[in-house]
Amino acid sequence: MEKFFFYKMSGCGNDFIIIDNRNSIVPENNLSEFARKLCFRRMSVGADGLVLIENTSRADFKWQFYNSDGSLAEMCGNAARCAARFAYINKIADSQMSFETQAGIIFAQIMEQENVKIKITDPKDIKDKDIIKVNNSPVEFISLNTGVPHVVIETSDIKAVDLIKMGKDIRFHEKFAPAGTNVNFISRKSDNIISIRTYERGVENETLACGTGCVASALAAAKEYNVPSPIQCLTKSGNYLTIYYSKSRSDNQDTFYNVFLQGDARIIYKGELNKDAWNW
Ligand SMILES: N[C@@H](CCC[C@H](N)C(=O)O)C(=O)O
Repeated sequence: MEKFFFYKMSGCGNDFIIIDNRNSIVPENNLSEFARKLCFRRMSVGADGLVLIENTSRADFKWQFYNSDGSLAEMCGNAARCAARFAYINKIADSQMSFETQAGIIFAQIMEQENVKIKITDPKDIKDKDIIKVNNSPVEFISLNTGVPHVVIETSDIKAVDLIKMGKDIRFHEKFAPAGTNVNFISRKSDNIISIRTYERGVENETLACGTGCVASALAAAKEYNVPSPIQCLTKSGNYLTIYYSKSRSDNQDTFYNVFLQGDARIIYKGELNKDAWNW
């Protein structure tokens, strides 16, 4: 099959190509290279990631999520909302659905207009504040996994951060090898609003939003300052994501559960892919 349809979607400015591959219409075996070529801006469609929808007996559908560098990632919060809306519009699932990711089963609910609310897998590897040396300066951070690994660093002036340099230095820091990590800088704007900027693993750049990064940052604020649920994250795109959570504490350990991420899942366009889009 030389031509097939795809959707270009955006979750809070994090943009994705979504293909219904349940009938294996993608005519390539090297899906990592296929993803990298399709996501390459100006040479092809261009996106932060590619979602391939597949069949499974464990949920309404399964997905493979590829970052724009072609790496597979266990989860992607913004793409998860987009995949849920794609599945609903294309009658792959009802307005309440579940789908299988490498991080586990995600539950999703289509809300009013283009809003989608997802229940993410329980956060794990939640560590207390730690310090690493970056360019001989101490950087204090909290690390946790919200489907993919994240570090959260608080700063007084988020606009002043050299995000690409600091992001790269921390993303590849030996402390987080070999998987690496996503890097989030946050500033508290009010009691329950945080501003966030993210250097994203696998995009290897700052993105306009990172859903799992907003969840990680909100839970870090909840852990450090007891910020009550729900927490609003103001992303680089200027749009907000809302995080809902429940928290319990035992043996000096915080446990988060019933963690939800809500935000937009916009359809930019439905397109038809020619082989030139990836065969270059
Ligand atoms: N932007 C995503 C995160 C996607 C995965 C990340 N790039 C990684 O490889 O860890 C989100 O919205 O969560």
